[in-house]
Amino acid sequence: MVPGHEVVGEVVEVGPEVSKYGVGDVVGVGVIVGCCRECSPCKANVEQYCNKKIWSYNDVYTDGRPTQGGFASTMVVDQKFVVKIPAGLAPEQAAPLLCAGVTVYSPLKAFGLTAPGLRGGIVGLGGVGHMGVKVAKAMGHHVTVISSSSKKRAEAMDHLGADAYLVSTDAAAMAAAADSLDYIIDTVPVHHPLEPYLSLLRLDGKHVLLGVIGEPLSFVSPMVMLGRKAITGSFIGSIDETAEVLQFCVDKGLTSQIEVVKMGYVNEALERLERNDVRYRFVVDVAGSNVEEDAADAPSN
Ligand SMILES: NC(=O)C1=CN([C@@H]2O[C@H](COP(=O)(O)OP(=O)(O)OC[C@H]3O[C@@H](n4cnc5c(N)ncnc54)[C@H](OP(=O)(O)O)[C@@H]3O)[C@@H](O)[C@H]2O)C=CC1
Ligand SMILES: O=C/C=C/c1ccc(O)c(O)c1
Repeated sequence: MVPGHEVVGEVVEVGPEVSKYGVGDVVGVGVIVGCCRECSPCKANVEQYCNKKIWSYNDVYTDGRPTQGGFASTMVVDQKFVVKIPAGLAPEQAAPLLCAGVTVYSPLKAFGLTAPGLRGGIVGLGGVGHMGVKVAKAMGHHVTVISSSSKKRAEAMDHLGADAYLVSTDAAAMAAAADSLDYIIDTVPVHHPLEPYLSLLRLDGKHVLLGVIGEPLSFVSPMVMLGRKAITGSFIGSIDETAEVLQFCVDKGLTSQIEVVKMGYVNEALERLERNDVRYRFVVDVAGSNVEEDAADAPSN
């Protein structure tokens, strides 16, 4: 298996009622492993918005057992929450698409932002943001990366294929780009002022918040009234959209930029994540790790 908290691996056993998968299939499991199946989001196949959803990590099943997350060597999961990894997609490539990939793909679809020629902004060039650039470019959009520093300019423009790059604190450059974007995908995980970004949106522009921020964000109402702009949010994507984004990436030849590590490197990987020092996702090769050996080598503090 090659998981983060998203898991990709081979089916080793199926129960008698499993119809969609067989032993040996390469499949993925994302952030959600349970939902009520009765509420309106469930009935509309957007089960990620079910109030009774069960997360694949740090959560409990309805019987109180803990969910196992992506670092387990095997997991038992309902076929509803499993997607087939299409031919042509390597397991380590598929893993980040089950979260970062679908997290950017879903709002672009849900808010009607898939037409070629649209102009989009991606705020924050991290795990989610870099997939934002790739997916939006593959849809034929003009993509501007809006970053907190100029450090990622070359990688954004030369490697990821962005069309423009703005440093959010460069007031002159931000002013020059006013009223130019149809949407902004905002992945910043900390408090930040929204108004400089709202100014970049044109009439009916949409600011989609994806970052998890535990404090209130603020803006004055004319910032959205003048231009009929919308501030909204989005949470991962449905199982159907996950299958779609996997196929989209195969069709468009998209790959995520990843660093594959073994279990013994997890603590260092977490420290590097905190330092904003990964391009752009770690994928942990659990099956290829010798967990006992790694545990014996780990510092005992
Ligand atoms: N809505 C959803 O369903 C999902 C939400 N998330 C959330 O999205 C957010 C982004 O996730 P992910 O892309 O993996 O995170 P990363 O840490 O990989 O990227 C976040 C990026 O935000 C920018 N940034 C600006 N200021 C800060 C700061 N003070 N500290 C850290 N980053 C900063 C950086 O880009 P730069 O250097 O360009 O400024 C950074 O690379 C998180 O809050 C995560 O929990 C993740 C998955 C799904
Ligand atoms: O509150 C919403 C959290 C969403 C989320 C989903 C997946 C993921 O990897 C996150 O970091 C945040």
